[in-house]
Amino acid sequence: GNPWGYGKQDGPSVWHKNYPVAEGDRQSPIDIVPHQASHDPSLGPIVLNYDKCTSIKIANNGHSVVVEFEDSDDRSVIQGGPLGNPYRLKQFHFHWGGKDCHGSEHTVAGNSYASELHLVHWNAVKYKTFEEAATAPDGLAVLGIFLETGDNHRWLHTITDVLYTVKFKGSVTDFKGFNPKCLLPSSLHYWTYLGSLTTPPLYESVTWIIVKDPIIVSEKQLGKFRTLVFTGEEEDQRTRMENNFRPPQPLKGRKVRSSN
Ligand SMILES: C[C@H](CNC(=O)c1ccc(S(N)(=O)=O)cc1)Cn1ccc2ccccc21
Ligand SMILES: [Zn+2]
Repeated sequence: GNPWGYGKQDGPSVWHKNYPVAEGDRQSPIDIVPHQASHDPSLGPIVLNYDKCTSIKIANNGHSVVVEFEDSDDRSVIQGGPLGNPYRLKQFHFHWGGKDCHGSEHTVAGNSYASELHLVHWNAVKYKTFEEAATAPDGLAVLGIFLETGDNHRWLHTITDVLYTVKFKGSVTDFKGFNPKCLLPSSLHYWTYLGSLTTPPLYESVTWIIVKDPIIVSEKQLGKFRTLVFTGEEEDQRTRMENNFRPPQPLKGRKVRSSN
């Protein structure tokens, strides 16, 4: 069976039983309160070098839909901002809500967005593998982008058009040549803080960089994410994949910094 999920029996409120770090001092997501964030003029801009980026495949891992990248060299990296060196793009995935309720993980002054995109990078300068970096306090950097409903997003269809091929947990499809730069808002002003993976094993290894401006996607495009299911093709009950988000966690004295 599932070691963890988002249901009543296996959801975020019971994760601490198998993953005690769930009650740790640098857990994610958090509620970001803009006026309490400290503006740090030393925080430079985020720089994304995704031009030679190479997506390989898209998969349903039973928790989200994930686009994986070739990460055997530094062809797609994020640097600058709070980061001491370049971090290599490994994958991106989404978290979203049900039909009318919101589904972002981070919230802003208590408000949540319809969905949140996570671009996951790892510190290949200091660590040999993603798995090793995932357990180190400076191992990962995740760029978070909020999704708000409104007009159609002109590039998101590249992903939503293939979601039917990864409906079930464990399904994988070739997905080459997608550059996620097309999913970013024009301004990359951000908040940053030290946190964790938002799903088990909840390792406290993430430098979070949350972009302030959301991208706009249509309700129709978002609805296609909800045609995915948490369950495998062989399982009898089909549980629609939605509300796959962890609620905000205690700040525990952490500082949130803001770029200009
Ligand atoms: C961490 C890794 C599985 N999890 C993730 O890669 C991951 C990435 C990003 C997020 S988020 N939503 O915060 O952006 C969450 C999870 C596998 N893995 C590697 C070693 C390892 C050991 C035990 C269990 C799983 C293990
Ligand atoms: Zn995530």
